[in-house]
Amino acid sequence: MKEIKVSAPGKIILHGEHAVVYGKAAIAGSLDLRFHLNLTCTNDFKVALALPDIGISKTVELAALQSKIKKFINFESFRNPVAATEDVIAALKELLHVEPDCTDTKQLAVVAFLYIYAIIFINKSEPPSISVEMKSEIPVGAGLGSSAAFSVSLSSALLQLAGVTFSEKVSDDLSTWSSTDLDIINKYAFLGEKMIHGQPSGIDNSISTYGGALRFQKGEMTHLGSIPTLSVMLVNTQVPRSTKTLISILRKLYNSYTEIFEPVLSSVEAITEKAELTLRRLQETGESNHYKTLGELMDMNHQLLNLMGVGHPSLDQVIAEAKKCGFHAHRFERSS
Ligand SMILES: Nc1ncnc2c1ncn2[C@@H]1O[C@H](COP(=O)(O)OP(=O)(O)OP(=O)(O)O)[C@@H](O)[C@H]1O
Ligand SMILES: C[C@@](O)(CCO)CC(=O)[O-]
Ligand SMILES: [Mg+2]
Repeated sequence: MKEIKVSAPGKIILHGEHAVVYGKAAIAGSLDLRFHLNLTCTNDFKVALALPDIGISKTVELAALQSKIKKFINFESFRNPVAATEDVIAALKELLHVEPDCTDTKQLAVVAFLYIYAIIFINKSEPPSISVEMKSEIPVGAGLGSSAAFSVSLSSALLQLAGVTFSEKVSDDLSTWSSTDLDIINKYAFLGEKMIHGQPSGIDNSISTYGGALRFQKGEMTHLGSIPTLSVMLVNTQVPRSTKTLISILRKLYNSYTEIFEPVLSSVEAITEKAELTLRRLQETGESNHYKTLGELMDMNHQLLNLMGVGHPSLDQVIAEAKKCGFHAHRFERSS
């Protein structure tokens, strides 16, 4: 029985979170916390998905999937996957017995999975029967890119099954992809993120696809090659939230007070630029005064995120405690 195993990393955004949705620059790096996917080919004419971390398990008949959504699927080419329309999302929700106005991102994970399956396979004469299990080391809804790692894992596994992309063996238990194939995987993963976040910038799926540390702005990314190795302490407040909700909170504020929030977002970008420059200087000179600047930038970034409506008292508490020990921080973890 054919099996495919893939994994994808989570991410941490150092600066520019949320502002990046408005076209501002952000810098981020991948984490060694990963999302794991195990796909098995079956012969039962079904697509089965198990997501034990979020308590979801769904099986759909291939015939039902085809009859429900085939007419809505626009296919141009494998290289240019088309985003889901309202019609196809509605049809998938109906198939899954999910309310039409459901915004529960756990349910939307299944919608995203079936949509990506459908755009890859639905026009084939014999779409494959598969059973997929996905488990993650990345906490859900903690700001560490779990949704992106989910979308990257499922896109890479399904594209590999379809023979659209090919992984290359690096060692006995490790494979990788060419940059052309990574570009394709990233495009499909972005469509998955759209289902889960609503209006993502694309930074999370890009970091999870390409790894390393990136500067990202308006879909363009540059690898931050030579920056110093920094130890970052992640604190999980255990207060989960949905990024989709936070994005919409800021969107409402931005629409009501655009003249106030434009300069706020520009200030966030100025922090990102200054941090990038400081990291480079630190790498070149090793001078310790740059750590002080990085700390101050973290503090300012945190205050701006609070102003943007995406903070949480639990984060302020963590930051206050960290400060007592000389640490500076901003909200990698947030709550709705
Ligand atoms: N382990 C998992 N199993 C199944 N689905 C998951 C898992 N982790 C994340 N997801 C999907 O991602 C959603 C959470 O995504 P959300 O964007 O709100 O948080 P995040 O990606 O962890 O944080 P951020 O986007 O701020 O980095 C879940 O509701 C689910 O749809
Ligand atoms: C909050 C946000 O900036 C990052 C989510 O991890 C949203 C996005 O860029 O899509
Ligand atoms: Mg997410």
